[in-house]
Amino acid sequence: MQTGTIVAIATAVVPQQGSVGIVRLSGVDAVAIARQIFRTPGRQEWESHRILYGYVRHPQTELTIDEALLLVMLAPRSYTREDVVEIHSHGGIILVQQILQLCVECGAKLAEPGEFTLRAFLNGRIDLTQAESISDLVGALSPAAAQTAIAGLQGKLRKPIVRLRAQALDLLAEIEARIDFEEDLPPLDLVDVTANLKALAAEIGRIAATADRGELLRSGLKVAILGQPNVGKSSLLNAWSRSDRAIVTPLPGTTRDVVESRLVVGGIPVQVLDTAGIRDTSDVVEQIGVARSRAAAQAADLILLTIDAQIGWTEVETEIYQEIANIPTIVVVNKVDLVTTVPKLDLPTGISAVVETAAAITADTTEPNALGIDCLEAAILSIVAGGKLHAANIDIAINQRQAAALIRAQTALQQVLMTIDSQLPLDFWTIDLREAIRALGEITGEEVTESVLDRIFSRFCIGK
Ligand SMILES: Nc1nc2c(c(=O)[nH]1)N(C=O)[C@@H](CNc1ccc(C(=O)N[C@@H](CCC(=O)O)C(=O)O)cc1)CN2
Ligand SMILES: Nc1nc2c(ncn2[C@@H]2O[C@H](COP(=O)(O)OP(=O)(O)OP(=O)(O)O)[C@@H](O)[C@H]2O)c(=O)[nH]1
Ligand SMILES: [K+]
Ligand SMILES: [Mg+2]
Repeated sequence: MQTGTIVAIATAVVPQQGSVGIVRLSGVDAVAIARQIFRTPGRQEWESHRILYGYVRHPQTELTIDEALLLVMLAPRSYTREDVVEIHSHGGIILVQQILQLCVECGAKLAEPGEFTLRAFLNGRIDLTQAESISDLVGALSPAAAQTAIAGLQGKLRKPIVRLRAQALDLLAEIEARIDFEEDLPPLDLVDVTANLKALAAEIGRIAATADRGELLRSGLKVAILGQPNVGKSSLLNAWSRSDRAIVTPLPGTTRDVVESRLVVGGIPVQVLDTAGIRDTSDVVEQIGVARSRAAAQAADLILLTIDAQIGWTEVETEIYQEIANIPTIVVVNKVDLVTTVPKLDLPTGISAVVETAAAITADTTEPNALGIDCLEAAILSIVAGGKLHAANIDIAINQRQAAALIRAQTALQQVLMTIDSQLPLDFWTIDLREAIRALGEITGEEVTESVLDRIFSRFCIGK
C-alpha cells in the first residue's frame, strides 16, 4: 500500500476562488517528478525546507502553466516521513488540476483519501489517535471541537493509553513468569495484582466516559423547532441565528419547507431546523410541509416545542408531544411580551425544561431584539451535556471506535478479576489480560488490522 509516489490537491478547491492552491507529492520520486515540471530562473539549490521560486512547465510542450513556489521537505523531516514536495500555485480549480495531472503524467499516483496521513502513521511519525485527531481537526465544526482535536494531535489521548497498555504488559509478564518458572519465583502478591487490575479498569472507564462529549463535539446536535402555525418558530430561528434566514409573516402556514441554520452553543455545533407549523390542512403543499416537520422531528436529538404565551398549552400540543415523547423536549413559551403573566401550563410529564422567549418583539426588523435566547441555550446545555461537557478530562474526547475498544479492554480486565476470584489457574488470567492489551493497542494502532485502518482512513478527505 505504501509504495510509489502519491499526489493530491492539498487545499480546498473552489472554481475561480482561493488565492493559492497546493499540490502535494510524497514518496521516493517526489523530487524527480517535481524537477520535471518546475523550472527555476537561474541556478537554485533544491535544499530541504527552502522555498524555490519558478514556473510550472509541461515537460514536453514546454508550455508554461503557472508562476509558482515550491517547497521540498526531504525524508524523514516531512509530514509523511517520505520526501515531500509541495507546489504552491495560484488558486482556482483549473490550475491545480492541471498541475495534478502533470504530476500523474510524470509517474505519480493519485492519493487515496487519508493516504498522506496513513503514511505518516505507517512510518511511525504519529500514532492512530493522532491520525484520527488530524481528521477531526479538519472536520471541526466549532472552535471547541478544534481545540480537542489539537490536544489529541499533541498526544493527550495517546500518552495515557500507551501508559495503561505498558502497565498491563508488565502485569502480563509477571503472571507469565509464574507460569514458566513457577519454582524459582516468589508467589504473586494477589492483593497487589488485584489492586493494579482494578486501577487499570477504573482509569479506562474514566477515559471511556469522555465518549459522549466527543460525540457532541464532533457530530453536534440536531435541534428541531416544532409547533402550531404562527407561534413564532421562524422568528425563533432568526433571533437565535441573528439572521433573517426564515420567512416570517403574520400568516399561519408561512413556512413550508424545513429551514436549516448552523450555530455553536457552548462549543457544541448545533444544526437548528425550523419547520412548518403542524396542523390539519387541505393545502397540498402545506400537507407536505407538515409531513417534513414530522420527519425532521423524528431525526432530531432535541425538540423545541414552541407555543404562544397568549394561547398556552392545548390539546394540539399534547398530540404533537405524543409523537415525539421519546426525544428530549424543551417547551418554548414564545411571545411572552404580549402577556402580563404566562398562563399556568398543564404539561405532560417527561418535558425536559420550559423556557420563556420573545423572539420578535418588534416586527419588521432584521436585527431581532429577542429575549430568552440565553436561557434557551443554558437549558439545552444542561440537558445534552448533563455536566459531562466540563468533565475532569476536559481535553480528551474519544470517538466511538476508541470507546468500543476501551469498553472491550475494561470488560476483559473485569474478567481477569473474576478469574482470580474463582481461583482458576494462571493460564486463564493471561487470556483476558492479553485481550485487554490488544484492545488498547487497537486505539494507538500498535495492534490493528488492515481492514480497520482502511475504515479509519477512508473517512479522511482527499489530500490529507
Ligand atoms: N504547506 C503546508 N502547510 C501545512 C501542512 C503541510 O503539509 N504543508 N500540514 C500538514 O498537514 C500542517 C502542518 N503539519 C506538519 C506536520 C509535520 C511536518 C514535518 O515536516 N514534520 C517532520 C519534521 C519536523 C522538523 O523539521 O522538526 C517530523 O515530524 O519529522 C510538517 C507539517 C499544516 N500546515
Ligand atoms: N410580539 C411578538 N410577536 C412575535 C413573536 N414571535 C413571533 N411573532 C410574530 O408572530 C407572527 C408569526 O411568526 P412566525 O415566526 O412566522 O411564526 P411561525 O411559527 O414560524 O409560523 P408558521 O411558519 O406559519 O408556522 C409574526 O408576525 C411574528 O412577527 C414574539 O415573541 N413576540
Ligand atoms: K407565520
Ligand atoms: Mg415559520
